[in-house]
Amino acid sequence: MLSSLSTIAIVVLVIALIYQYFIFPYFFSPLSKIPNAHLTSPITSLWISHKRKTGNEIKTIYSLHQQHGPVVRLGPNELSVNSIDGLRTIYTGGFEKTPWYRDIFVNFGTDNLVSTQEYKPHSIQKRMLSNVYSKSYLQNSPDLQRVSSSIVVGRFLPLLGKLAQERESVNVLPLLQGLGQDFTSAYLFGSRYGTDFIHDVAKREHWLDMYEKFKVSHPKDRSFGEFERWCLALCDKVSNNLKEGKARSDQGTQPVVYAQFYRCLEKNPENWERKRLVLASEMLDHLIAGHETSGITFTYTLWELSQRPALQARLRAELLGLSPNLRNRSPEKEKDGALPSAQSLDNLPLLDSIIRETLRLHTPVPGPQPRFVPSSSQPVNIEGYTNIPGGTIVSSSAFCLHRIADVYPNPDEWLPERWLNPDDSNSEAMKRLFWAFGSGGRMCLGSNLALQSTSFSPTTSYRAALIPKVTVIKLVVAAIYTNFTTSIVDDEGIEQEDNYIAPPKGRKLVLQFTSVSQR
Ligand code: HEM
Repeated sequence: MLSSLSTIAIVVLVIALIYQYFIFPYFFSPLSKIPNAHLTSPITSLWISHKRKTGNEIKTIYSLHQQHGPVVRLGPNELSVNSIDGLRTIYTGGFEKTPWYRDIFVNFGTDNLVSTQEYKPHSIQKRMLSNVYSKSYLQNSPDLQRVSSSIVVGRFLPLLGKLAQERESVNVLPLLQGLGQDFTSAYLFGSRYGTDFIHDVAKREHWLDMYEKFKVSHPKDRSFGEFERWCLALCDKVSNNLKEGKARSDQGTQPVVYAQFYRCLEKNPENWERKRLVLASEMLDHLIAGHETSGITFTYTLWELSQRPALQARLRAELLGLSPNLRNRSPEKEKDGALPSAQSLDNLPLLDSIIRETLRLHTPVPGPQPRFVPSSSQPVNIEGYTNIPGGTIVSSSAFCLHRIADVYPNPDEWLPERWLNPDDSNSEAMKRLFWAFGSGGRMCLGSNLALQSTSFSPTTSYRAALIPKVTVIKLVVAAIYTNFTTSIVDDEGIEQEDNYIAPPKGRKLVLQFTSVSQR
Protein backbone atom coordinates (compact mmCIF):
# COMPACT_ATOMS: atom_id res chain seq x y z
CA MET A 1 0.00 0.00 0.00
CA LEU A 2 2.73 2.38 1.14
CA SER A 3 4.85 1.53 -1.84
CA SER A 4 2.02 2.13 -4.33
CA LEU A 5 1.36 5.51 -2.67
CA SER A 6 5.00 6.45 -3.05
CA THR A 7 4.93 5.28 -6.66
CA ILE A 8 1.94 7.55 -7.29
CA ALA A 9 3.71 10.45 -5.54
CA ILE A 10 6.80 9.95 -7.67
CA VAL A 11 4.72 9.78 -10.86
CA VAL A 12 2.85 12.98 -9.89
CA LEU A 13 6.13 14.70 -9.09
CA VAL A 14 7.67 13.62 -12.40
CA ILE A 15 4.58 14.84 -14.31
CA ALA A 16 4.67 18.16 -12.41
CA LEU A 17 8.36 18.60 -13.19
CA ILE A 18 7.83 17.72 -16.86
CA TYR A 19 4.97 20.22 -16.98
CA GLN A 20 6.92 22.97 -15.24
CA TYR A 21 10.21 22.56 -17.05
CA PHE A 22 9.11 21.34 -20.52
CA ILE A 23 5.40 21.63 -21.31
CA PHE A 24 4.79 25.03 -19.72
CA PRO A 25 7.84 26.80 -21.21
CA TYR A 26 7.26 25.34 -24.68
CA PHE A 27 3.46 25.65 -24.90
CA PHE A 28 1.84 27.74 -22.14
CA SER A 29 4.29 30.42 -21.01
CA PRO A 30 3.37 33.92 -22.28
CA LEU A 31 6.81 33.75 -23.95
CA SER A 32 5.98 30.55 -25.84
CA LYS A 33 4.57 32.43 -28.85
CA ILE A 34 7.84 34.25 -29.39
CA PRO A 35 10.25 32.75 -31.95
CA ASN A 36 13.01 30.73 -30.29
CA ALA A 37 16.66 31.47 -30.91
CA HIS A 38 17.33 27.75 -30.63
CA LEU A 39 15.26 24.61 -30.11
CA THR A 40 16.42 24.46 -26.48
CA SER A 41 15.88 28.16 -25.66
CA PRO A 42 12.54 27.70 -23.80
CA ILE A 43 14.18 25.35 -21.30
CA THR A 44 17.81 26.38 -20.98
CA SER A 45 20.16 29.32 -21.56
CA LEU A 46 23.08 27.05 -22.42
CA TRP A 47 22.98 27.83 -26.13
CA ILE A 48 23.11 31.63 -25.81
CA SER A 49 25.65 31.36 -22.94
CA HIS A 50 27.92 29.40 -25.25
CA LYS A 51 27.60 32.11 -27.95
CA ARG A 52 28.51 34.71 -25.31
CA LYS A 53 31.52 32.81 -24.06
CA THR A 54 32.86 32.27 -27.57
CA GLY A 55 32.52 35.92 -28.64
CA ASN A 56 29.65 35.31 -31.06
CA GLU A 57 26.73 36.83 -29.20
CA ILE A 58 26.06 40.08 -31.05
CA LYS A 59 26.26 38.82 -34.62
CA THR A 60 24.24 35.71 -33.71
CA ILE A 61 21.45 37.84 -32.25
CA TYR A 62 21.55 40.07 -35.33
CA SER A 63 21.05 37.15 -37.68
CA LEU A 64 18.23 35.83 -35.45
CA HIS A 65 16.40 39.15 -35.81
CA GLN A 66 16.90 39.04 -39.56
CA GLN A 67 15.27 35.60 -39.63
CA HIS A 68 12.55 36.00 -36.98
CA GLY A 69 11.69 39.70 -36.69
CA PRO A 70 11.83 42.16 -33.80
CA VAL A 71 11.48 39.81 -30.80
CA VAL A 72 13.43 36.60 -30.20
CA ARG A 73 13.49 34.31 -27.15
CA LEU A 74 17.12 33.71 -26.17
CA GLY A 75 16.49 31.63 -23.05
CA PRO A 76 13.63 30.46 -20.80
CA ASN A 77 13.46 33.91 -19.29
CA GLU A 78 15.22 36.16 -21.76
CA LEU A 79 14.25 38.12 -24.89
CA SER A 80 16.10 40.22 -27.43
CA VAL A 81 14.10 43.12 -28.85
CA ASN A 82 14.95 45.06 -32.00
CA SER A 83 12.50 47.89 -32.70
CA ILE A 84 11.79 51.50 -31.83
CA ASP A 85 8.61 50.51 -29.92
CA GLY A 86 10.59 47.98 -27.94
CA LEU A 87 13.18 50.63 -27.08
CA ARG A 88 10.49 52.95 -25.79
CA THR A 89 8.88 50.27 -23.63
CA ILE A 90 12.09 48.96 -22.13
CA TYR A 91 14.37 51.94 -21.72
CA THR A 92 11.89 54.60 -20.69
CA GLY A 93 9.59 52.32 -18.78
CA GLY A 94 11.56 52.23 -15.51
CA PHE A 95 12.95 48.75 -16.20
CA GLU A 96 15.96 48.23 -13.90
CA LYS A 97 19.34 46.90 -14.96
CA THR A 98 20.23 43.25 -14.37
CA PRO A 99 23.07 42.11 -12.04
CA TRP A 100 25.26 41.66 -15.12
CA TYR A 101 26.29 45.34 -14.91
CA ARG A 102 27.34 45.00 -11.28
CA ASP A 103 29.25 41.82 -12.06
CA ILE A 104 31.24 43.60 -14.76
CA PHE A 105 31.48 47.29 -13.87
CA VAL A 106 31.71 47.60 -10.10
CA ASN A 107 35.04 49.12 -8.96
CA PHE A 108 36.58 48.84 -5.48
CA GLY A 109 33.59 46.63 -4.62
CA THR A 110 31.60 49.90 -4.73
CA ASP A 111 28.82 50.84 -7.12
CA ASN A 112 29.01 53.62 -9.70
CA LEU A 113 26.53 54.93 -12.27
CA VAL A 114 27.07 52.13 -14.76
CA SER A 115 27.00 49.29 -12.21
CA THR A 116 24.09 50.45 -10.02
CA GLN A 117 21.00 48.35 -10.62
CA GLU A 118 18.36 50.08 -8.54
CA TYR A 119 16.49 53.11 -9.86
CA LYS A 120 16.59 55.36 -6.79
CA PRO A 121 20.28 55.34 -5.76
CA HIS A 122 21.22 55.64 -9.43
CA SER A 123 18.97 58.58 -9.99
CA ILE A 124 20.28 60.41 -6.88
CA GLN A 125 23.88 59.92 -7.99
CA LYS A 126 23.18 60.91 -11.60
CA ARG A 127 21.60 64.16 -10.49
CA MET A 128 24.79 65.01 -8.61
CA LEU A 129 26.82 64.73 -11.80
CA SER A 130 24.58 65.71 -14.72
CA ASN A 131 25.17 69.42 -14.30
CA VAL A 132 28.89 69.30 -15.14
CA TYR A 133 28.14 67.21 -18.22
CA SER A 134 25.27 69.36 -19.44
CA LYS A 135 25.54 71.12 -22.76
CA SER A 136 25.28 74.62 -21.34
CA TYR A 137 27.85 73.96 -18.63
CA LEU A 138 30.34 72.54 -21.08
CA GLN A 139 29.86 75.23 -23.66
CA ASN A 140 30.61 77.86 -21.07
CA SER A 141 33.32 76.03 -19.20
CA PRO A 142 36.61 77.95 -19.30
CA ASP A 143 38.28 74.81 -17.93
CA LEU A 144 37.13 72.71 -20.86
CA GLN A 145 38.24 75.44 -23.28
CA ARG A 146 41.71 75.48 -21.79
CA VAL A 147 41.93 71.71 -21.69
CA SER A 148 40.82 71.49 -25.35
CA SER A 149 43.27 74.10 -26.48
CA SER A 150 46.24 72.69 -24.62
CA ILE A 151 45.58 69.12 -25.75
CA VAL A 152 44.65 69.72 -29.39
CA VAL A 153 46.86 72.68 -30.24
CA GLY A 154 49.55 72.27 -27.60
CA ARG A 155 50.13 68.52 -27.90
CA PHE A 156 48.29 66.74 -30.67
CA LEU A 157 48.79 68.89 -33.77
CA PRO A 158 52.54 69.37 -33.15
CA LEU A 159 52.92 65.60 -32.79
CA LEU A 160 51.08 64.97 -36.07
CA GLY A 161 53.19 67.68 -37.74
CA LYS A 162 56.36 65.92 -36.60
CA LEU A 163 55.12 62.51 -37.76
CA ALA A 164 54.18 63.98 -41.15
CA GLN A 165 57.50 65.75 -41.55
CA GLU A 166 59.47 62.62 -40.70
CA ARG A 167 57.14 60.48 -42.83
CA GLU A 168 56.62 58.21 -39.84
CA SER A 169 53.43 56.16 -39.71
CA VAL A 170 51.59 55.65 -36.42
CA ASN A 171 49.13 53.24 -34.81
CA VAL A 172 46.29 55.67 -34.15
CA LEU A 173 44.21 53.43 -31.83
CA PRO A 174 46.42 53.73 -28.71
CA LEU A 175 47.33 57.32 -29.59
CA LEU A 176 43.66 58.33 -29.76
CA GLN A 177 42.67 56.28 -26.72
CA GLY A 178 45.45 58.22 -24.99
CA LEU A 179 44.05 61.50 -26.28
CA GLY A 180 40.57 60.52 -24.98
CA GLN A 181 42.16 59.72 -21.62
CA ASP A 182 44.04 63.05 -21.54
CA PHE A 183 40.78 64.95 -22.11
CA THR A 184 38.70 62.96 -19.65
CA SER A 185 41.31 62.91 -16.88
CA ALA A 186 41.95 66.67 -17.19
CA TYR A 187 38.22 67.41 -17.04
CA LEU A 188 37.74 65.09 -14.04
CA PHE A 189 40.85 65.90 -12.02
CA GLY A 190 42.16 69.22 -13.38
CA SER A 191 45.06 69.64 -15.78
CA ARG A 192 47.62 69.26 -12.98
CA TYR A 193 46.58 65.64 -12.47
CA GLY A 194 45.48 64.84 -16.02
CA THR A 195 47.57 62.38 -18.02
CA ASP A 196 49.77 63.30 -20.98
CA PHE A 197 49.43 60.06 -22.92
CA ILE A 198 49.86 61.84 -26.25
CA HIS A 199 53.54 62.40 -25.42
CA ASP A 200 54.32 59.85 -22.75
CA VAL A 201 54.22 56.70 -24.84
CA ALA A 202 55.72 54.42 -22.16
CA LYS A 203 53.15 55.45 -19.55
CA ARG A 204 50.34 55.18 -22.10
CA GLU A 205 51.37 51.67 -23.11
CA HIS A 206 51.63 50.59 -19.48
CA TRP A 207 48.24 52.09 -18.68
CA LEU A 208 46.54 50.48 -21.69
CA ASP A 209 48.16 47.20 -20.78
CA MET A 210 46.82 47.47 -17.21
CA TYR A 211 43.41 48.31 -18.66
CA GLU A 212 43.36 45.26 -20.97
CA LYS A 213 44.08 43.03 -17.95
CA PHE A 214 41.54 44.87 -15.81
CA LYS A 215 38.85 44.39 -18.46
CA VAL A 216 39.08 40.62 -18.48
CA SER A 217 39.38 40.04 -14.72
CA HIS A 218 36.50 39.51 -12.34
CA PRO A 219 35.80 42.56 -10.12
CA LYS A 220 36.69 40.50 -7.03
CA ASP A 221 40.08 39.54 -8.45
CA ARG A 222 40.91 42.99 -9.74
CA SER A 223 39.65 44.82 -6.63
CA PHE A 224 42.46 47.08 -5.39
CA GLY A 225 44.78 45.71 -8.08
CA GLU A 226 47.28 47.94 -9.90
CA PHE A 227 44.71 49.72 -12.07
CA GLU A 228 42.31 50.50 -9.23
CA ARG A 229 45.16 51.58 -6.91
CA TRP A 230 46.42 53.98 -9.59
CA CYS A 231 43.00 55.68 -9.69
CA LEU A 232 42.58 55.70 -5.91
CA ALA A 233 45.96 57.38 -5.43
CA LEU A 234 45.00 60.06 -7.96
CA CYS A 235 41.66 60.65 -6.27
CA ASP A 236 43.34 60.91 -2.86
CA LYS A 237 45.66 63.65 -4.16
CA VAL A 238 42.76 65.66 -5.52
CA SER A 239 40.74 65.13 -2.31
CA ASN A 240 43.68 66.36 -0.20
CA ASN A 241 43.92 69.48 -2.33
CA LEU A 242 40.21 70.11 -2.02
CA LYS A 243 40.34 69.58 1.75
CA GLU A 244 43.15 72.10 1.98
CA GLY A 245 41.27 74.48 -0.33
CA LYS A 246 44.13 74.30 -2.86
CA ALA A 247 42.15 73.46 -5.98
CA ARG A 248 41.18 77.06 -6.60
CA SER A 249 44.68 78.42 -6.45
CA ASP A 250 45.94 75.66 -8.72
CA GLN A 251 47.78 77.01 -11.76
CA GLY A 252 46.00 74.57 -14.05
CA THR A 253 42.32 73.93 -14.66
CA GLN A 254 39.82 72.96 -11.95
CA PRO A 255 39.05 69.31 -11.15
CA VAL A 256 35.55 69.98 -12.49
CA VAL A 257 33.84 66.60 -12.12
CA TYR A 258 35.72 65.47 -9.03
CA ALA A 259 35.07 68.72 -7.14
CA GLN A 260 31.38 68.64 -8.04
CA PHE A 261 30.93 65.09 -6.79
CA TYR A 262 33.14 65.69 -3.71
CA ARG A 263 31.01 68.67 -2.68
CA CYS A 264 27.77 66.72 -3.12
CA LEU A 265 29.12 63.86 -1.02
CA GLU A 266 30.35 66.23 1.69
CA LYS A 267 26.72 66.72 2.73
CA ASN A 268 26.32 62.98 3.05
CA PRO A 269 26.63 61.63 6.62
CA GLU A 270 28.51 58.46 5.57
CA ASN A 271 32.07 57.98 6.82
CA TRP A 272 34.99 59.23 4.72
CA GLU A 273 36.32 55.76 3.83
CA ARG A 274 33.02 54.92 2.15
CA LYS A 275 32.85 58.30 0.35
CA ARG A 276 36.45 57.88 -0.79
CA LEU A 277 35.55 54.64 -2.54
CA VAL A 278 32.30 56.04 -3.99
CA LEU A 279 34.30 58.92 -5.49
CA ALA A 280 37.03 56.67 -6.86
CA SER A 281 34.59 54.10 -8.26
CA GLU A 282 32.71 56.82 -10.14
CA MET A 283 35.86 58.48 -11.48
CA LEU A 284 37.31 55.20 -12.69
CA ASP A 285 34.04 54.50 -14.42
CA HIS A 286 34.24 57.82 -16.32
CA LEU A 287 37.86 57.24 -17.27
CA ILE A 288 37.02 53.81 -18.62
CA ALA A 289 33.87 55.05 -20.38
CA GLY A 290 35.70 58.07 -21.77
CA HIS A 291 38.92 56.77 -23.28
CA GLU A 292 38.03 53.56 -25.08
CA THR A 293 34.73 54.58 -26.68
CA SER A 294 36.32 57.81 -27.96
CA GLY A 295 39.40 55.95 -29.22
CA ILE A 296 37.20 53.51 -31.15
CA THR A 297 35.15 56.33 -32.70
CA PHE A 298 38.27 58.23 -33.79
CA THR A 299 39.86 55.12 -35.21
CA TYR A 300 36.92 54.13 -37.41
CA THR A 301 36.31 57.73 -38.52
CA LEU A 302 39.91 57.95 -39.67
CA TRP A 303 39.78 54.49 -41.25
CA GLU A 304 36.72 55.32 -43.33
CA LEU A 305 38.06 58.73 -44.36
CA SER A 306 41.48 57.31 -45.22
CA GLN A 307 39.80 55.20 -47.91
CA ARG A 308 38.18 58.31 -49.44
CA PRO A 309 40.64 61.10 -50.37
CA ALA A 310 37.90 63.02 -52.21
CA LEU A 311 35.73 63.07 -49.10
CA GLN A 312 38.70 64.31 -47.05
CA ALA A 313 39.02 67.23 -49.50
CA ARG A 314 35.29 68.05 -49.19
CA LEU A 315 35.54 67.92 -45.41
CA ARG A 316 38.60 70.20 -45.46
CA ALA A 317 36.73 72.76 -47.55
CA GLU A 318 33.93 72.74 -44.96
CA LEU A 319 36.39 73.03 -42.06
CA LEU A 320 38.23 75.97 -43.59
CA GLY A 321 34.94 77.88 -43.43
CA LEU A 322 35.07 77.83 -39.60
CA SER A 323 35.82 81.11 -37.94
CA PRO A 324 38.33 80.90 -36.42
CA ASN A 325 39.48 77.79 -38.26
CA LEU A 326 42.09 75.27 -37.16
CA ARG A 327 44.63 75.83 -39.93
CA ASN A 328 48.29 76.09 -38.97
CA ARG A 329 47.62 76.52 -35.26
CA SER A 330 50.74 76.38 -33.20
CA PRO A 331 51.21 76.30 -29.43
CA GLU A 332 53.00 79.68 -29.55
CA LYS A 333 50.21 81.42 -31.46
CA GLU A 334 47.61 79.69 -29.33
CA LYS A 335 47.67 82.29 -26.57
CA ASP A 336 46.08 84.74 -29.01
CA GLY A 337 43.53 82.52 -30.70
CA ALA A 338 40.34 80.84 -29.51
CA LEU A 339 39.20 77.47 -30.78
CA PRO A 340 36.07 77.27 -32.92
CA SER A 341 33.04 77.07 -30.65
CA ALA A 342 31.22 73.79 -30.00
CA GLN A 343 28.15 75.29 -31.75
CA SER A 344 30.07 76.20 -34.87
CA LEU A 345 31.52 72.68 -35.05
CA ASP A 346 28.08 71.21 -34.55
CA ASN A 347 26.75 73.30 -37.40
CA LEU A 348 29.02 71.64 -39.96
CA PRO A 349 26.77 69.15 -41.77
CA LEU A 350 29.45 67.03 -43.42
CA LEU A 351 31.50 66.67 -40.22
CA ASP A 352 28.35 65.79 -38.31
CA SER A 353 27.24 63.20 -40.83
CA ILE A 354 30.69 61.58 -40.86
CA ILE A 355 30.84 61.20 -37.06
CA ARG A 356 27.23 60.10 -36.84
CA GLU A 357 27.59 57.46 -39.54
CA THR A 358 30.71 56.15 -37.81
CA LEU A 359 28.82 55.90 -34.52
CA ARG A 360 26.06 54.04 -36.37
CA LEU A 361 28.11 51.49 -38.28
CA HIS A 362 31.07 51.10 -35.93
CA THR A 363 29.18 51.81 -32.75
CA PRO A 364 31.71 51.55 -29.89
CA VAL A 365 29.21 49.90 -27.50
CA PRO A 366 27.38 47.38 -29.72
CA GLY A 367 26.46 44.87 -26.99
CA PRO A 368 22.99 44.19 -25.54
CA GLN A 369 21.84 46.39 -22.63
CA PRO A 370 19.85 43.99 -20.41
CA ARG A 371 16.96 45.09 -18.18
CA PHE A 372 14.37 43.31 -16.03
CA VAL A 373 10.65 43.53 -16.83
CA PRO A 374 9.21 44.99 -13.60
CA SER A 375 6.81 42.94 -11.50
CA SER A 376 4.06 45.53 -11.63
CA SER A 377 0.32 45.30 -11.96
CA GLN A 378 0.54 46.82 -15.46
CA PRO A 379 0.84 44.14 -18.16
CA VAL A 380 3.94 44.55 -20.28
CA ASN A 381 3.45 44.10 -24.01
CA ILE A 382 6.20 44.30 -26.61
CA GLU A 383 5.61 44.23 -30.35
CA GLY A 384 2.25 42.48 -29.97
CA TYR A 385 3.49 39.87 -27.48
CA THR A 386 1.35 40.37 -24.40
CA ASN A 387 1.70 39.83 -20.64
CA ILE A 388 5.44 39.41 -20.59
CA PRO A 389 6.07 38.27 -17.03
CA GLY A 390 7.89 40.36 -14.41
CA GLY A 391 11.50 39.24 -14.04
CA THR A 392 11.95 38.45 -17.75
CA ILE A 393 15.28 39.82 -19.04
CA VAL A 394 14.85 42.02 -22.11
CA SER A 395 17.58 43.73 -24.10
CA SER A 396 18.28 45.71 -27.24
CA SER A 397 21.63 46.48 -28.84
CA ALA A 398 22.91 49.36 -30.94
CA PHE A 399 24.52 46.86 -33.32
CA CYS A 400 21.15 45.35 -34.33
CA LEU A 401 19.10 48.56 -34.17
CA HIS A 402 21.61 50.36 -36.39
CA ARG A 403 21.21 47.67 -39.05
CA ILE A 404 17.43 47.73 -39.48
CA ALA A 405 17.42 47.96 -43.27
CA ASP A 406 13.98 49.62 -43.61
CA VAL A 407 15.39 52.61 -41.74
CA TYR A 408 19.05 52.45 -42.77
CA PRO A 409 19.12 51.09 -46.36
CA ASN A 410 22.37 49.21 -47.18
CA PRO A 411 23.04 49.04 -43.44
CA ASP A 412 26.50 47.50 -43.73
CA GLU A 413 27.82 50.36 -45.82
CA TRP A 414 29.36 53.52 -44.37
CA LEU A 415 27.33 56.23 -46.10
CA PRO A 416 27.57 59.62 -44.35
CA GLU A 417 25.34 61.12 -47.03
CA ARG A 418 22.38 59.24 -45.56
CA TRP A 419 22.36 61.90 -42.78
CA LEU A 420 22.71 64.88 -45.10
CA ASN A 421 19.21 65.22 -46.49
CA PRO A 422 16.95 66.45 -43.68
CA ASP A 423 13.83 66.26 -45.89
CA ASP A 424 14.23 62.60 -46.44
CA SER A 425 11.10 60.85 -45.16
CA ASN A 426 13.33 58.39 -43.35
CA SER A 427 15.30 60.96 -41.46
CA GLU A 428 13.08 61.03 -38.33
CA ALA A 429 13.15 57.24 -38.04
CA MET A 430 16.93 57.26 -38.51
CA LYS A 431 17.33 59.73 -35.69
CA ARG A 432 14.97 57.87 -33.36
CA LEU A 433 16.73 54.58 -33.92
CA PHE A 434 20.22 56.00 -33.43
CA TRP A 435 21.29 54.40 -30.15
CA ALA A 436 25.05 54.81 -29.81
CA PHE A 437 24.54 56.37 -26.36
CA GLY A 438 21.52 54.37 -25.20
CA SER A 439 18.38 56.19 -24.05
CA GLY A 440 16.24 56.97 -21.03
CA GLY A 441 17.48 57.40 -17.48
CA ARG A 442 20.55 55.23 -18.07
CA MET A 443 21.64 57.07 -21.18
CA CYS A 444 25.34 57.89 -21.47
CA LEU A 445 26.36 60.68 -19.12
CA GLY A 446 29.07 61.69 -21.57
CA SER A 447 26.93 61.77 -24.68
CA ASN A 448 26.63 64.86 -26.81
CA LEU A 449 23.49 66.88 -26.65
CA ALA A 450 24.23 68.19 -30.11
CA LEU A 451 23.82 64.70 -31.47
CA GLN A 452 21.06 63.94 -29.01
CA SER A 453 18.90 67.03 -29.38
CA THR A 454 15.33 66.57 -28.23
CA SER A 455 14.12 65.53 -31.62
CA PHE A 456 17.04 63.17 -31.87
CA SER A 457 16.98 61.03 -28.81
CA PRO A 458 14.50 58.17 -28.72
CA THR A 459 13.08 59.38 -25.45
CA THR A 460 15.37 60.99 -23.04
CA SER A 461 14.36 61.75 -19.52
CA TYR A 462 17.79 63.17 -18.68
CA ARG A 463 18.43 66.06 -21.01
CA ALA A 464 21.90 66.28 -19.68
CA ALA A 465 24.87 64.78 -21.15
CA LEU A 466 27.67 65.51 -22.83
CA ILE A 467 30.95 66.58 -23.60
CA PRO A 468 34.23 66.02 -24.02
CA LYS A 469 33.39 63.34 -26.27
CA VAL A 470 31.47 64.23 -29.29
CA THR A 471 32.45 67.84 -28.97
CA VAL A 472 35.95 66.59 -28.52
CA ILE A 473 35.61 64.06 -31.30
CA LYS A 474 34.45 66.75 -33.67
CA LEU A 475 37.19 69.13 -32.58
CA VAL A 476 39.91 66.52 -33.00
CA VAL A 477 38.67 65.26 -36.38
CA ALA A 478 38.35 68.88 -37.52
CA ALA A 479 41.90 69.65 -36.37
CA ILE A 480 43.28 66.60 -38.21
CA TYR A 481 41.57 67.12 -41.57
CA THR A 482 42.08 70.88 -41.66
CA ASN A 483 45.82 70.25 -41.65
CA PHE A 484 46.50 66.73 -42.87
CA THR A 485 45.47 63.98 -45.21
CA THR A 486 45.54 60.40 -43.96
CA SER A 487 46.22 57.13 -45.75
CA ILE A 488 46.21 53.53 -44.57
CA VAL A 489 49.50 51.73 -43.98
CA ASP A 490 48.19 48.68 -42.08
CA ASP A 491 44.59 47.88 -41.17
CA GLU A 492 44.87 44.16 -40.57
CA GLY A 493 42.42 43.09 -37.84
CA ILE A 494 40.29 46.23 -38.23
CA GLU A 495 37.00 44.34 -37.78
CA GLN A 496 35.32 45.08 -34.46
CA GLU A 497 35.29 42.56 -31.65
CA ASP A 498 31.99 40.90 -30.75
CA ASN A 499 31.97 42.46 -27.30
CA TYR A 500 30.03 44.92 -25.13
CA ILE A 501 32.68 47.55 -25.92
CA ALA A 502 34.21 46.74 -29.30
CA PRO A 503 37.67 47.92 -30.37
CA PRO A 504 39.29 46.53 -33.54
CA LYS A 505 40.31 42.89 -33.11
CA GLY A 506 43.90 43.62 -34.13
CA ARG A 507 44.10 46.61 -31.73
CA LYS A 508 45.62 48.69 -34.49
CA LEU A 509 45.16 51.02 -37.41
CA VAL A 510 48.45 52.29 -38.78
CA LEU A 511 48.13 55.54 -40.74
CA GLN A 512 50.39 57.94 -42.57
CA PHE A 513 49.67 61.64 -41.98
CA THR A 514 50.66 64.07 -44.73
CA SER A 515 50.62 67.78 -44.07
CA VAL A 516 48.31 69.62 -46.48
CA SER A 517 51.06 72.20 -47.06
CA GLN A 518 53.55 69.42 -47.97
CA ARG A 519 51.48 68.15 -50.88
C1 HEM B 1 31.76 57.84 -28.28
C2 HEM B 1 31.79 57.85 -26.96
C3 HEM B 1 30.82 57.15 -26.05
C4 HEM B 1 29.87 56.21 -26.34
C5 HEM B 1 29.53 55.60 -27.70
C6 HEM B 1 29.21 55.87 -25.09
C7 HEM B 1 28.16 54.97 -24.97
C8 HEM B 1 27.47 54.71 -23.81
C9 HEM B 1 26.31 53.87 -23.71
C10 HEM B 1 25.68 53.08 -24.87
C11 HEM B 1 25.89 53.91 -22.42
C12 HEM B 1 24.60 53.27 -21.88
C13 HEM B 1 24.76 51.98 -21.23
C14 HEM B 1 23.44 51.42 -20.70
O1 HEM B 1 22.35 51.64 -21.23
O2 HEM B 1 23.53 50.78 -19.74
C15 HEM B 1 26.80 54.75 -21.69
C16 HEM B 1 26.70 55.01 -20.35
C17 HEM B 1 27.56 55.84 -19.68
N1 HEM B 1 28.59 56.58 -20.20
FE1 HEM B 1 29.12 56.67 -22.15
N2 HEM B 1 29.77 56.61 -24.08
C18 HEM B 1 30.75 57.40 -24.61
C19 HEM B 1 31.56 58.30 -23.93
C20 HEM B 1 31.48 58.58 -22.59
C21 HEM B 1 32.28 59.57 -21.89
C22 HEM B 1 33.31 60.49 -22.52
C23 HEM B 1 31.90 59.51 -20.57
C24 HEM B 1 32.37 60.32 -19.38
C25 HEM B 1 33.44 61.02 -19.33
C26 HEM B 1 30.87 58.51 -20.46
C27 HEM B 1 30.24 58.16 -19.28
C28 HEM B 1 29.19 57.28 -19.19
C29 HEM B 1 28.52 56.96 -17.93
C30 HEM B 1 28.88 57.52 -16.55
C31 HEM B 1 27.49 56.06 -18.24
C32 HEM B 1 26.49 55.45 -17.28
C33 HEM B 1 25.23 56.29 -17.29
C34 HEM B 1 24.14 55.74 -16.40
O3 HEM B 1 24.02 54.53 -16.18
O4 HEM B 1 23.38 56.56 -15.92
N3 HEM B 1 30.62 57.97 -21.70
N4 HEM B 1 27.76 55.25 -22.55
